[in-house]
Amino acid sequence: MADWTDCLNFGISVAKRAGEQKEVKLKSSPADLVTETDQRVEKILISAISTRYPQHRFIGEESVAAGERLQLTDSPTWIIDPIDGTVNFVHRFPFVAISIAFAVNKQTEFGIVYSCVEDKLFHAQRGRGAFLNGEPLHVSGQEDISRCVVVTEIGAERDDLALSTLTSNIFRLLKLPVHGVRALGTAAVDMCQVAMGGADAYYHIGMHCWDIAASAIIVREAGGVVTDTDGGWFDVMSRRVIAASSSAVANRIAQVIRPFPCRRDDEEPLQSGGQLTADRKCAGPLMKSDDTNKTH
Ligand SMILES: O=P(O)(O)O[C@H]1[C@H](O)[C@@H](O)[C@H](O)[C@@H](O)[C@@H]1O
Ligand SMILES: [Mg+2]
Ligand SMILES: [Mg+2]
Repeated sequence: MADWTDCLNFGISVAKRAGEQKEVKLKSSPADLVTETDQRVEKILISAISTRYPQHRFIGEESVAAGERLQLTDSPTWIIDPIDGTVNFVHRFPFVAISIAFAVNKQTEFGIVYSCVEDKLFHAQRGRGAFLNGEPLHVSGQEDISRCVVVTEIGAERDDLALSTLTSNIFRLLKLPVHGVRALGTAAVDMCQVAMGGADAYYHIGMHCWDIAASAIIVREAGGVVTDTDGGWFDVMSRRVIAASSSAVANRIAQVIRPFPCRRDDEEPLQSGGQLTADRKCAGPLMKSDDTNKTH
């Protein structure tokens, strides 16, 4: 088995360096400001990593937003979210992370999530455990859904189907009941909460590979379970994820939540007026036929 520890250590050092980027250029609107910062951090990361590993490939949120093709091949690939929690960043809500995963042959070898404001560095390497600031991490191991804190995200979708599915899924979980439902505004940190036992599960439909790839391996290496939202095999490109403290909790959440249509990350972007757009919104094929059988 190849040893990617050198890449992991380099990834950790660039994530910490990029997280020190404090200077914020004032622009005309919060959206401009944050876009500039996101792009700057992604450039810092990709330029440092590609100088050291010129053969490696990248999937970066901002590069994809700028029109770059999103394609996960067998080549060593860094999957980067330069700022996970952009809305938090704008509003100074204190959960903002840099998320970096590294995949070879489409398998994640390691993940790094640097929660910058908290100064918490989560990392995990396949088969070698998960760590927070160097200390081993473990999920809670909780198996009883009625004793769980469950994390999800509100996400960016605002169409009626997405919103009604999202709210009814929260309703269903609260009625089970669970102890609580939380949303921190960054999927990467949400999932790291599961890895460290602060929460017992996370689920969402609609996040992108750069939001969840790093934290998925961190949860698994902390002893947790990562599945599709139907309880099946997790595919990092599918935008559907449950991360849980145990199979029992993952399966229970899969039974309860209803899915809604979501374009895969590796699907060709929509055509708009004859031009490719970077639009990867949740819209498209109808729900699966068994959706109506989900528990209320
Ligand atoms: O901040 P970004 O990287 O755009 O990712 C966030 C996503 O856009 C939001 O919709 C979610 O609610 C956050 O949890 C993501 O992490
Ligand atoms: Mg993100
Ligand atoms: Mg981002």
